[in-house]
Amino acid sequence: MKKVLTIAGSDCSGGAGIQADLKTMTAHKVYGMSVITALTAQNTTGVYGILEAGTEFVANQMDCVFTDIVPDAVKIGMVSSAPIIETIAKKLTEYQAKNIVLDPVMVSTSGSKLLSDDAMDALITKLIPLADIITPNLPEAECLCGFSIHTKEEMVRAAEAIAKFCKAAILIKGGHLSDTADDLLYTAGKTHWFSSSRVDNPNTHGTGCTLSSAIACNLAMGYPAETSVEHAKNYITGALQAGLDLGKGSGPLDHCFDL
Ligand SMILES: Nc1ncnc2c1ncn2[C@@H]1O[C@H](COP(=O)(O)OP(=O)(O)O)[C@@H](O)[C@H]1O
Ligand SMILES: Cc1ncc(COP(=O)(O)OP(=O)(O)O)c(N)n1
Repeated sequence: MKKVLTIAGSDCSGGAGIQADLKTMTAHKVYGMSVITALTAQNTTGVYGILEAGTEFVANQMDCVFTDIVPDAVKIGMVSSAPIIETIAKKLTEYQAKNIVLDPVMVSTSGSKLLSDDAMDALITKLIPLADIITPNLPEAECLCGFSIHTKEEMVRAAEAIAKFCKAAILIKGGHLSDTADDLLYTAGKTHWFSSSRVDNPNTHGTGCTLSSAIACNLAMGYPAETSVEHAKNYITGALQAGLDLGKGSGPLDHCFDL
């Protein structure tokens, strides 16, 4: 069985973060493991509290995983602060982790900050260089490239700008576009679109977490980056189309729609 590790924050309501990642891994029939960077108190209506893990405890969790059940791929989500980022980067380098998918989580869709202001520099200089694929949504891509993005042409320009300091493949997610849900994969100067019409479902809590985990699962199974993104896009579309409707706000996906 392939093994996949998520390094991310916990979402007690089960729709995003560690919980979404582990459900996605189970749905892909891989063995899921977790290193928790922070506990969040959140639900479908918003984020109401964040309790960061200490850096020593993050390092302790990483040692426990990598010295025992070595992951075939790693997904990184909410990393919270510069010291946690530095700890994760040090351990990933020490253990020569492979197939790293970095979802540069900055702000939840409900508007809460999940990355401290002073952590952006550490994210760019310490974590991005270790990643094989990064998966920013439109607001995150805007932070990385420094200009606003409204169209598919601007998504391409943003990928070109980010590629100047990022060697990894860049997947700019189009979930925040108004009429389509087209994602752009930019690798070594080549563009590849993964297009779908928008699923008419307001319950999109955790779509980014789920997509990046699904990509990590596919990389662990040995698929190349482009095929991994294609499979993950099909999975997220299916999980949205299943039409689960839970909670009072933007609810979670049906991660196990295909089981
Ligand atoms: N309404 C929708 N219909 C179809 N696909 C969607 C929809 N909303 C998001 N997606 C897809 O979900 C994935 C996550 O995208 P996005 O929502 O932009 O990320 P994030 O959760 O990080 O903001 C992308 O593949 C995107 O195209
Ligand atoms: C613990 C935790 N991590 C990440 C997120 C953000 O999830 P994401 O899938 O990027 O998008 P939204 O759920 O905010 O639409 C989170 N909320 N919590």
